[in-house]
Amino acid sequence: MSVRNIAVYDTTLRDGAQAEGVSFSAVAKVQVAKRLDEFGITYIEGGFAASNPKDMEFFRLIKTVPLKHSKIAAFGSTRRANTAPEEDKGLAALLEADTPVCTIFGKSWLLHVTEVLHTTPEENLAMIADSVRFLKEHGKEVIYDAEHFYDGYKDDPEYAMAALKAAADAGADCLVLCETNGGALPEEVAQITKAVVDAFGIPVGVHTHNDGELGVANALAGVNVGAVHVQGTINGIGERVGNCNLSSVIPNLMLKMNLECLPNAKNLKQLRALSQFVYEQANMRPLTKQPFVGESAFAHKAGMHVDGVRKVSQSFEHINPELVGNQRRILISELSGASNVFLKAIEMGLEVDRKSPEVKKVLKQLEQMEKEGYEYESADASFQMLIKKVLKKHKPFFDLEGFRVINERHDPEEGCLSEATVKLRVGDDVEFTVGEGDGPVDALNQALRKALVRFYPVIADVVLKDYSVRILDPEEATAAKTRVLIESGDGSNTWGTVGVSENIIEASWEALVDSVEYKLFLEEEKNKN
Ligand SMILES: CC(=O)SCCNC(=O)CCNC(=O)[C@H](O)C(C)(C)COP(=O)(O)OP(=O)(O)OC[C@H]1O[C@@H](n2cnc3c(N)ncnc32)[C@H](O)[C@@H]1OP(=O)(O)O
Ligand SMILES: CC(=O)C(=O)O
Repeated sequence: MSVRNIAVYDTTLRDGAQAEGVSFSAVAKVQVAKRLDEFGITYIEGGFAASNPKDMEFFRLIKTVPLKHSKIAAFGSTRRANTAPEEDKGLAALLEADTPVCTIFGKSWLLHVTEVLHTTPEENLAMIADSVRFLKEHGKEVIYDAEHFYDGYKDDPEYAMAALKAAADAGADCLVLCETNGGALPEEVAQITKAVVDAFGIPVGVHTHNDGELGVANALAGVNVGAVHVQGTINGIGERVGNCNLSSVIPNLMLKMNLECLPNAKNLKQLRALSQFVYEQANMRPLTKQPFVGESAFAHKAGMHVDGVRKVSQSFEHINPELVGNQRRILISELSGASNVFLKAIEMGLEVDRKSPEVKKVLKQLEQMEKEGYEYESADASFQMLIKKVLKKHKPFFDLEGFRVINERHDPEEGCLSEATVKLRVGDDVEFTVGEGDGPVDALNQALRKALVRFYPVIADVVLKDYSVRILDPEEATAAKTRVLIESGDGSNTWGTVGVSENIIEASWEALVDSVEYKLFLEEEKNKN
C-alpha cells in the first residue's frame, strides 16, 4: 500500500510573527528558514509582501540561499475591491517578492464580505478569481487561503463553495480551508473538509487556529478526510493564542497516522532542536510542558510511573522520546518511590540494588528533606549529592572553616555594597578570600570561587545562571524558612541545586556549595572515563 504524502506548509515567519511579543529580524527569518529547509518542510511562508520593508528584505536575502527542500511562499490578499489587479499594490508586492509560490487569502464568509470589505458578494468572487488568475499569468504556484472558510460554510455553504470555485476555476494549485477564528470542533472540520475534498479535483489543505485548543486536532481531522496540505507554525506561535502546532502535527502524522511529510523520516529526530531554535530566534522561553518536544514531555515524577517505564517504556510513554530528539527524565520529589532513586543512582554510575536498605534510606531521607522544605524537582544536582552522602560515597572536596557577609551603604546616593569572606581548607592548605558583589549572594559566590580556583581550576567555568527564593511559611514572618534554588552552568551542562534555612544567606551558601561540588563531581567522572 502506498503511503500518502502530506505537504507541510510552515507559516512561523508570517502568522507566527503575528503572535504577541514576537518580531523576527530579516536575518533571524533567514536563519529560521534555513533550519526549516534542513528539516525538510515543503513550503516556508516568509512574510506578508505588502506589509513592511523587513519582509521584503527577507525575500531578497533568501534568494541568495540555496535551499534543498523548501519552496518559499510570499503571502498577501486578493486585490482590493474595485481595483484592477494590475493596479493593486498588494499583488504588485507579491510579484516584487519574486518567490516561486504566492499564497493569497480571500473571503468566504458573507459577514466579512459585506461588513469588513464593504463590498458585494459578486465583487468578492471577482476579486478572488482576478487575483488568482493574475498570479498564475505571472507563472506562480498559487495557494489560495480561504479565510474563515468553516464559519462561512456554516453560514452559507453555497456562497463559501462559490468562493472556492472562483479560485479553482482561475487556476489555484491548492485550496486551503482556514479555520481563522479557531473555534470549530473536529467533527465540524471533518464534515466540511470532506465536502470540499469530494467537490474539487485539486489538492485541499487546512489552516487552523488554536482558540478552542483544537488547532492540532482540527488539522488532523482535515487530513483524516483527505486534506493533503497542512499549514501551521513551529511551537504553535501565532495570532491571539496561536496556530496549529507543527511540532505536534508532524510527529502525529508520521508516528500515529503513518503518513509521510518529510523527505527523510530520520529528520524527525531534529524536531526538538528545531523547536528550541525557533524559541531562541523568537526570543521566547520554551514551553516546558509542550507535547513531544518540551522538557516535561517525557519527565516521570510519580513513583509508580517510574517503576512502570523502568520495566517497560510503553507503560507510560506514548512514543519513544528519541524519535523526536527528546529524552526521558526522572524527577525526584515526595511522590518518588524506590524506582526513582534507583534510576537516579544508575544515571550517576552507582551500583545499587533497587530493594537494598541503602535505596530505602535515600528515600526516607528524601521524604524528610522535602518535609523540611527542600524540593529536588529543579535541583537534581543537590539530589545527586544527597544520594552520595547517604550512600557514604560523598567525598568533600573542601571543608568550610567559616564565612562572613557584610552589607554596607555609606552614601544615600549610592547603592549597597556587599563583601564576603570565605575561609576553607583543602587538605592541609587553608585559603582565605574576599569577594565583592552586587548583593550578598553574588559576593559569597565570588569569594567561594576565588578560594577554590587555585585547587580546582575548572571552577572558573561555573557561572550562576539563575537564582530564585521562596518563602516557605510566610505566616512565620521573619522566622520563616527560605528555599533558595540556584541554576548553574559551565557552557555545556546546566544543573540545579537547593538550600533551605531560616537565614537566606545560609540557604544560598548551601545551594552554592552543592553547585561547585556537583561540578567537581562531574569533572571527576569525566576524568575516570
Ligand atoms: C487571517 C489573517 O491572518 S490574514 C493576515 C493578516 N495580517 C496582517 O494584517 C499583517 C500585515 N498587514 C499590514 O501590514 C497591513 O494591514 C497592510 C499593509 C496589509 C494593509 O494596511 P492598510 O492599507 O493600512 O489597511 P488595514 O491594515 O486597515 O487593512 C484593512 C484593509 O484591507 C482590506 N482587506 C482585508 N482583507 C482583504 C482581502 N482578503 N482582500 C482584499 N482586501 C482585503 C480591507 O477591506 C481594508 O481595506 P480598506 O482600507 O479599503 O477599507
Ligand atoms: C489566512 C490566515 O492566516 C487565516 O485565515 O487564519
